Amino acid sequence: MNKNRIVVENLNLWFGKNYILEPINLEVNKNEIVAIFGESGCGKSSLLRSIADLHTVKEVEYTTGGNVLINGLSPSQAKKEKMIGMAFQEHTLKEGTVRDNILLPLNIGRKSIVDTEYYEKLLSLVGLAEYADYTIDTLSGGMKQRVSFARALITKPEVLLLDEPFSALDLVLKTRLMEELSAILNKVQTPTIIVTHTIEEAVFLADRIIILSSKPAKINTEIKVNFPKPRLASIMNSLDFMNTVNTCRNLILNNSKYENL
Ligand SMILES: Nc1ncnc2c1ncn2[C@@H]1O[C@H](COP(=O)(O)OP(=O)(O)OP(=O)(O)O)[C@@H](O)[C@H]1O
Repeated sequence: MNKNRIVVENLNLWFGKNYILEPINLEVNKNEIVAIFGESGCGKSSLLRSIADLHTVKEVEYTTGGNVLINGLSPSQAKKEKMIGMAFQEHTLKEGTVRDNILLPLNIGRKSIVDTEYYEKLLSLVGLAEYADYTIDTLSGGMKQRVSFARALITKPEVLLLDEPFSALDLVLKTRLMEELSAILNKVQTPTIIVTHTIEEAVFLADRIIILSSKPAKINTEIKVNFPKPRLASIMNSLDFMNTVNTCRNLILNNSKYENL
């Protein structure tokens, strides 16, 4: 019953006395892509990190309440089972080659058989077919981001969490990857949460766009996006697409804590 589903129930979070997340309730089902929008510092990455069980004891003492279930499992169990694919903005790549980094999630645990064909497909999808043997320190920021992206998909995860996955990419590559991501996700039907600051990215990829309030974050508004999937870049020229982008922009600005926008 809980297969391919992210369930967030009354999740709240403090870092010390800093109240970050008001109780958040969210469900992302099979084949659903949810984009999260909100002002800088409102708590988007913290929400994603809570879902991915990425808060560590090294951080300021944190307190969390509520519940997160990934296919019916707690985030730490789901992480152990390699159910979660993640690409976060800070890359967190290790020393070594592009290949080492992409294959890293496969090195331990049950999903240890490398599907060479899938690996090579991913590598060329992210435009790094020629760079498998390059070491990470020789790559540009955008190339590192693409390595993170391929690494997130290598385990064929059951849920996908992406934190600004396209922010360092040029327009052509970003458009190509967005189209490819839309096609891949439509095929594998992995429930996905994407944090982004770019409205066009959210409207292009998402079935629902959630706008968070400023900190402490709570869900302010939700917008449904009904374009058929998989989506092609040409939809960005349509009047419907532009109208949806404008609706989102106005909602975001109206929800902003800043005056005179
Ligand atoms: N490890 C941490 N320890 C203490 N406070 C933290 C930690 N991580 C984030 N915070 C605080 O939590 C709040 C939310 O940060 P978060 O990174 O989740 O925001 P965000 O919405 O993702 O921002 P941006 O859009 O700028 O990336 C900020 O006030 C930040 O200072």
